[in-house]
Amino acid sequence: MAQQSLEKSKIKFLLLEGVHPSAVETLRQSGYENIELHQKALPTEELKAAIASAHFVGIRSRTQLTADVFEAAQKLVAVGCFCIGTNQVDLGAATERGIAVFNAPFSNTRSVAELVIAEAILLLRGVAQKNAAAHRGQWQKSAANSFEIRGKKLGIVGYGNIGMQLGVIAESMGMQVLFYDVVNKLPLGNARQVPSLNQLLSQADVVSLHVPETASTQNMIAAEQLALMPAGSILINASRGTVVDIDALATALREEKLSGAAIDVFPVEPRSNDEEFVSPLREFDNTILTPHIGGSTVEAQENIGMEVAEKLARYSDNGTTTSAVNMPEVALPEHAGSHRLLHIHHNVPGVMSAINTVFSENAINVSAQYLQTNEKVGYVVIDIDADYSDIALEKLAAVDGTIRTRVLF
Ligand SMILES: NC(=O)C1=CN([C@@H]2O[C@H](COP(=O)(O)OP(=O)(O)OC[C@H]3O[C@@H](n4cnc5c(N)ncnc54)[C@H](O)[C@@H]3O)[C@@H](O)[C@H]2O)C=CC1
Ligand SMILES: O=C(O)CCC(=O)C(=O)O
Repeated sequence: MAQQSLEKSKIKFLLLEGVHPSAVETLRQSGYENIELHQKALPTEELKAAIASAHFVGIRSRTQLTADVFEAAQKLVAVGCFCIGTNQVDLGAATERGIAVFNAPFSNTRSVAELVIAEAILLLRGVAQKNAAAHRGQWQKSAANSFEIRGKKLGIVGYGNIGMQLGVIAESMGMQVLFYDVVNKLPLGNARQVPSLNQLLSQADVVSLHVPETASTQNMIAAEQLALMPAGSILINASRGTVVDIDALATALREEKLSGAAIDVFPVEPRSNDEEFVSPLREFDNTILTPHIGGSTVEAQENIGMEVAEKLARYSDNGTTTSAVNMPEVALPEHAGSHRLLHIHHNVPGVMSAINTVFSENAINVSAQYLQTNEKVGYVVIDIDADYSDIALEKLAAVDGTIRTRVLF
């Protein structure tokens, strides 16, 4: 596909799921006014209709961007995930179409870590069930099964940005921190990496999950893993709903194997605040259930809005892909005075040679060229004289292995 440069007023941004107004403000400051805003995720057919004319789409965790949706999005250049997780996007399908996907890798990290600490304190004190009882008129003043977090063992599964931040806060409150990760990580403070998930589960008083949604994390906490946890321990999941087998967790709570749980993410989540939340966990007073709000603070949402909108605007303005999750990363200078060709291709032998032949055979002077590749895709950016950009765009689109070409001026 070859795309001509468009005036900013013709470039359409479709922003869904109530992304923070800071995103709109940032886009406007960059000169983009054609912004369609929706407060909710759209049902599939409405999404397809709205995305058909969009060049950029902004989503949070609810909108599923499948291959089928991308098929309806013929003008789409990039996706902005106004969150950390990108599992809601079919990244393979996006890459095959040369659609860049951006996210905000740490703007809500602190918000998640703070929520988890709060939940660990509340659950160790039995506040969830005492609160529920008080709402029913019952007075449960007792110190039985009510503990400080000081001195307790926190087991963190997934020691990435959130896991590490959580570990630091937990230690400052006197907890002992253990973590399990598939990658060897530098432990912060006195945290200690353990070699297996089973070892972590069998030692921790509180287990908190901070892994991404992948094939390897699917139901990573099921009946077998819950059985390893010490009697009276606590499970917290603010990662993704697919990581915990919810029925197995319900059984462990019913059998009083665990003394409580805090769950922010669910295998199936309501599409909007108008839909009923259905879960087998609703019956348990000792379980804190939150509507996927780990990253939902004013601070996080404002920062995410600015960060992701800025990435989309920069990609639109000059082709910079810094921190794209599915494209080679190229940080580009401005290109005043020249036209800029962007070429996304399959990373196979011969493509660069064919691209360079386009310029040598047509006697087109190249003023700058930038190239980055990953294992699947190559991204080459070429600045040339304005007079030649039409012919170069046409020839580049015909190079074998081309996924997409675009010209910016
Ligand atoms: N509840 C909410 O609102 C939010 C949820 N999240 C979720 O939290 C997840 C984690 O976020 P970050 O810490 O920023 O991600 P990150 O990418 O910095 O860290 C993830 C860690 O998990 C590890 N990991 C991956 N697969 C694993 C496995 N099978 N076993 C053990 N460790 C494994 C990785 O090596 C990495 O260290 C996100 O992917 C997202 O799904 C993020 C923000 C808000
Ligand atoms: O706030 C949201 O919409 C989603 C937060 C989240 O799960 C993430 O950042 O991965």
